[in-house]
Amino acid sequence: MTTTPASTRAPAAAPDTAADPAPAGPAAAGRLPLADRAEVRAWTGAFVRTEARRLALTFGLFAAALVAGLIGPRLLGHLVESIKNGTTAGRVDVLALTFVAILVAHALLARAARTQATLLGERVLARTREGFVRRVLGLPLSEVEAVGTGDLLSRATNDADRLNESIRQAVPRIALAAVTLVFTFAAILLTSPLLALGLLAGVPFAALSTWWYRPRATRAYERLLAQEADVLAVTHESTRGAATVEALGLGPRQAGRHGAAVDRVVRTRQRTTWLQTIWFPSLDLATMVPMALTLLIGGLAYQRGEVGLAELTAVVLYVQALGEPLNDLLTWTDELQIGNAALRRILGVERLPKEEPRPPAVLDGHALRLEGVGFGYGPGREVLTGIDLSIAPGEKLVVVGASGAGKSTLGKLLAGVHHATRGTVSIGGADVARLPVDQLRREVVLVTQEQHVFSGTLRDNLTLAAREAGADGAAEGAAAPSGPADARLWEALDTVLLADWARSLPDGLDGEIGPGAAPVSPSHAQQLALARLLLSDPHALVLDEATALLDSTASRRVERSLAALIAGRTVISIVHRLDSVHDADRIAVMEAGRIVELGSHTELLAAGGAYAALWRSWSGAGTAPHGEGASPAAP
Ligand SMILES: Nc1ncnc2c1ncn2[C@@H]1O[C@H](COP(=O)(O)OP(=O)(O)OP(=O)(O)O)[C@@H](O)[C@H]1O
Repeated sequence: MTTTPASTRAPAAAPDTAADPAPAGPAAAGRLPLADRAEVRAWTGAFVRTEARRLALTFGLFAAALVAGLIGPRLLGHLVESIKNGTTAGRVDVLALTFVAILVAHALLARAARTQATLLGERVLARTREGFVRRVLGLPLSEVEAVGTGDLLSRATNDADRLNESIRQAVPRIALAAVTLVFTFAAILLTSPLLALGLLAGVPFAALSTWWYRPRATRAYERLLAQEADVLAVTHESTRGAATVEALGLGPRQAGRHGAAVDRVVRTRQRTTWLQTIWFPSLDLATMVPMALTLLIGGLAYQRGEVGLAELTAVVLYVQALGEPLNDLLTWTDELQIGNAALRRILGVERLPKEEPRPPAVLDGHALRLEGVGFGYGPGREVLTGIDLSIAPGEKLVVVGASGAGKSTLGKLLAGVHHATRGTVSIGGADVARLPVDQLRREVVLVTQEQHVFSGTLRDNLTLAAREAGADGAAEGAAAPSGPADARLWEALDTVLLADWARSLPDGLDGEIGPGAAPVSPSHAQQLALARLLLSDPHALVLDEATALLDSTASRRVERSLAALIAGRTVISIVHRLDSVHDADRIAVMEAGRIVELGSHTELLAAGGAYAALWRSWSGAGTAPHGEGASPAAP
């Protein structure tokens, strides 16, 4: 009797065990937490309080529609009995017209109720989505890095859609079905208490099978959503890192991981379908048997003269009318379970630590300083140990070392992306961990190989960071299409050698770029990022192999753009190629999480240590000791 909603339909399947092992997909290691039942209840309570008036209106309309719907059978019963007992054509006309009027009223009220329910659902969904995105944007960057984007993306898209479906469809349908059932049962009770008794026979069966089904289905749906997040994570990882996947020949490996993740989803789908193949038929039995019983009792009672034809007709129609709401109630309750699992995932981000508002600090200059710094990505293993380093304003420092030595981690600590687990990293005497993000970004910015082009105009892409950093000239530029601010934007584009490209866009600064609009090559994306930096004007830059993924022509173009950007700023360059390191003021050599040598090119060569060996190997071979890529050490 049940029609399963699209999202729960799946091929019939053999039973799977409830103890399906936790998915070992890419997101499994750093998965976001789930909200518990109390948090879901609190969210629901807040929703009911905030939307009390709309909820009351919606349920009021549903109730009015139902009452109108229930009057119909009563009228029809009267009509049948009147005709049987003999009545005037005039009375039949009046009854028939009233019947039609009631049907129309019922249809209009039901439509209004559904519209209200949909509006309510959309409002809640919009608020939940906004809250989610705001919360995620407010997460410390290290948290986002730790969990990976797959799980986050899946919660913001897949799970939000599931919740949307639940609120928009399941909640009103369940409410409508529940109210219909209560009213219909009350109508049967009022019409004939004897006939109503038969219906109660189904309650124990329904309660028992639901008691068996619910916890199993809840677990399975939670597992399903987490496994779907794993599929998304592998897909996202493969598309974002397409260049690396291709360069390292990781295609078959990624395809294998994707296949394994999809297999886990299919297995869990089979499990949920198997659970449904037990629950639905047992509920069918629990509803059909009492209905048949009621009709049997009705027939016998009519024969014995205990109920009249009007009551019997009305009860037959009422019992028939129970079928659809019962069907809806069961089917959409199952859908609601998925919505509940999705809500637990969406609300789970609330459990992550919040970025507390920090008051701006008064800085004493712009020197960067690391004192006794240690850092580990997880407990038990430090990847940086005992780092003491002072970088004077305007200094050009190059960081070199073998792969895995900790260079990028050091860069992230300097830029305040991660915070030291031991010791302190400070700028102008203020701990970077305590600086508000906008102040921190005016001091130091990390530039990596990956640069994002936002969907929007070239102007938006340029002024974003400037606005965030409070650079008023650029912010004005965002509002006004021309004027001095535009001159600043063009100047920045010119400095990073992008002005010709920008002029080639049909609408110049107002041209749409990014996905779906004018394509932006990786080197242009990198130059655009540099222009953004020029406009936001930080005191220090940490360049982590900013040109490593570009081909040699693009790399040279970006390096020329970089040269203009780094003039007059403190620059920490993390490099693999040593071709321009000798221009740096100092070079830091890292090994196994420590700075083992620090000094100028000449000093370190004279010392004859690790750097001298690296340099000999570099200048002898004329190629990078490992990997490709370069970042200029000095202008
Ligand atoms: N997000 C992370 N989670 C856990 N460990 C990490 C993470 N990032 C880096 N590591 C580990 O920290 C250590 C230092 O890595 P880091 O990337 O800082 O080295 P690196 O010198 O920059 O290497 P490369 O030159 O290859 O980029 C390595 O052992 C690495 O595996």
